[in-house]
Amino acid sequence: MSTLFDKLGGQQGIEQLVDDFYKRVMADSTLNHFFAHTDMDKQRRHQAAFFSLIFDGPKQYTGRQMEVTHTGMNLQEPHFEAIVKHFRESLALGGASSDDINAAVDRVATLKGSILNK
Ligand code: HEM
Repeated sequence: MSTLFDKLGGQQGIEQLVDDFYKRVMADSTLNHFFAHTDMDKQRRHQAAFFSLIFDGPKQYTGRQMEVTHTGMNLQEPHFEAIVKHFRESLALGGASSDDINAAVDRVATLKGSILNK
């Protein structure tokens, strides 16, 4: 059985997904200010490794835990919804099926409690 990581195009697919996703995030004025002091090359690397982890690809993530890295940002539901919208659009652009999009969004949604109100 192929993993969600494989279905989304493996390492290359995930890297393209992350590139497109952060283009959308950085064009969104409700979100981009959070990243004003973030090294975006490192962010893209860490996000690609994190997606690989949560989509059952290689376990290569060396960044911080979700609770820790989002502490002090006071992220709220609308921020999370905006992220999910961009994520869905990037997945669709990459040609993912609606089943795979929903499966990927479900995995991300399990992290909500670890990310919001920290
Ligand atoms: C709710 C909206 C979100 C906002 C505004 C947000 C914002 C940020 C920011 C600004 C950073 C960089 C922190 C720094 O520069 O040190 C970061 C790190 C990170 N975020 Fe988020 N985030 C959100 C949701 C998410 C979600 C849903 C995920 C997972 C799918 C996620 C995964 C990560 C990862 C993997 C890192 C890197 C941690 C590290 O480098 O150690 N974030 N986030």
